[in-house]
Amino acid sequence: MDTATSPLAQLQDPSLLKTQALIDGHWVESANTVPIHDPATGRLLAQVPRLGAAEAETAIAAAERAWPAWRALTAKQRGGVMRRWFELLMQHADDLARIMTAEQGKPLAEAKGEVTYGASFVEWFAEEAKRVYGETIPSPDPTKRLLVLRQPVGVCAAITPWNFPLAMITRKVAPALAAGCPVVIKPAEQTPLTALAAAELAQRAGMPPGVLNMLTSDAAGSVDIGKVLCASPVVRHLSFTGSTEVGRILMAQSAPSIKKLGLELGGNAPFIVFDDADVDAAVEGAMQSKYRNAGQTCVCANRLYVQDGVYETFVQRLAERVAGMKVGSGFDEGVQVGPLIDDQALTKVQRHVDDALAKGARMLTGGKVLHAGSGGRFYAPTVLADAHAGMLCAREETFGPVAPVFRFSTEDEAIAAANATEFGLAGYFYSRDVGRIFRVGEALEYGIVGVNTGLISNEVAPFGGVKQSGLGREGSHHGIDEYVEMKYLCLGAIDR
Ligand SMILES: NC(=O)c1ccc[n+]([C@@H]2O[C@H](COP(=O)([O-])OP(=O)(O)OC[C@H]3O[C@@H](n4cnc5c(N)ncnc54)[C@H](O)[C@@H]3O)[C@@H](O)[C@H]2O)c1
Ligand SMILES: O=C[C@H](O)CS(=O)(=O)O
Repeated sequence: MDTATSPLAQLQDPSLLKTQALIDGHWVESANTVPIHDPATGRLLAQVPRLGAAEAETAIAAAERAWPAWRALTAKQRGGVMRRWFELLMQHADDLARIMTAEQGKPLAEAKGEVTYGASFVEWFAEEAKRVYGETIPSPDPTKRLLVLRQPVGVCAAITPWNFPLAMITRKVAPALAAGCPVVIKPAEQTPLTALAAAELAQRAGMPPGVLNMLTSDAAGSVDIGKVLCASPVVRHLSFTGSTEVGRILMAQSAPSIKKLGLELGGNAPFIVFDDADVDAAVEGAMQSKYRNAGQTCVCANRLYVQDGVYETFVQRLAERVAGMKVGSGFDEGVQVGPLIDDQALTKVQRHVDDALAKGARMLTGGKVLHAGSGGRFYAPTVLADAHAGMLCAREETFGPVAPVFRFSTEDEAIAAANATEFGLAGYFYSRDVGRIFRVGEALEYGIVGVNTGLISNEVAPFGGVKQSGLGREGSHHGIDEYVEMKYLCLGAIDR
């Protein structure tokens, strides 16, 4: 690594650049390592341990040993450790954002926003820890008293994606810790540095050894680690965020051990603009939803449906705004769209654009690789008009800065098109007709629906999908339910 020019050479606290894994409170090296590259330049940033099945077993055993003491703490005591972790995440937000932009590529301002978003789950569940209430139930038998206890489920595992290197971890780990569960985390092979820095801050906050474990590896090692996490009867809950394809694999691997699952999977979000919409607001919302993180979010608008009466106005205004977006390194002033994560992502985006054009789409702006030779994977923000259902971009999650715009005539046609997918994570629509807002909001088959907004994510609302976009909800007061078990206590012989 060329330390002089590395973006990580400017950390305020260089000790946050951790290049070891964390098991049982110890930082762990390994003979084999995984190179971490900057997607904007292709340059090597750091190396992290390539761990596998053996280390996964060690981490599970450490978590199991740590569980009794962690669950024995009061909710307030656990919440206190989490509150200190939240405060340290916010105190070191600039360094965490710099590490995130270096390894994931998103613009620094977006990375800073993700740190705040990710830390908000720690803050939220530090408080929710104190609200895991039980129940007393009026007994039909006067000699009995009926109670319901809610207790921590046990050792939890988390496997997370590269596109939100901090928030996808804290959205799982915070409720687990709050409920009294120790965790074993396997971050994405592309973006472990942000995760390891967060783990270091958890250590500084007083997280006891074995309560939070972080395993790093490459793609093949992740498969081996996943098999151990899925198969272990000690792991009572597995939470995964990533592609639906991998979600299916983990679900099948977990079946023999009958463990609770949290799955936050792929999406294919429709973004519908009706004739009665505020078109400028809809353009702004499309910009926010489509091009955030260079289009690499699970809730990005993937298919834009615009009603006949405003179609040309919308596509022209959107294309004009998109053409003015600045593309480049996330560290460069004013950059709005950073690099895609890897060459495979770039190839998929170009394939979707080429397929759409070959099938009759009209290119309004973009549609090409930028800064070729820079070592980065930059793609021009793109708007395609005249898209139709026969195109790949209608069926697959593009996961890049490409907006295909479909035309529709009636409300029923828009709803049918929007729901014609196996996915059901997020959907959006713009209308100022209150009756339509209720009709369409209720008819869309998605876990999350944004109405007159393109930004829907926060720590207080339940986040999750239906159909093949996943199982369960993260965030909100529902988020902790995943990590507790209900126990029915039947007390007899009260009359003796
Ligand atoms: N629903 C959500 O909240 C959400 C959030 C972010 C990303 N995603 C989805 O994730 C996808 C992009 O992220 P990605 O490319 O990192 O997804 P991915 O599924 O390829 O990888 C996600 C994680 O799973 C691990 N993994 C991959 N194969 C595995 C296996 N066989 N066993 C164990 N672990 C395995 C990876 O190492 C990584 O840590 C998109 O489909 C996106 O929609 C969904
Ligand atoms: O990519 C998936 C994330 O969940 C997106 S968000 O930041 O939560 O909106």
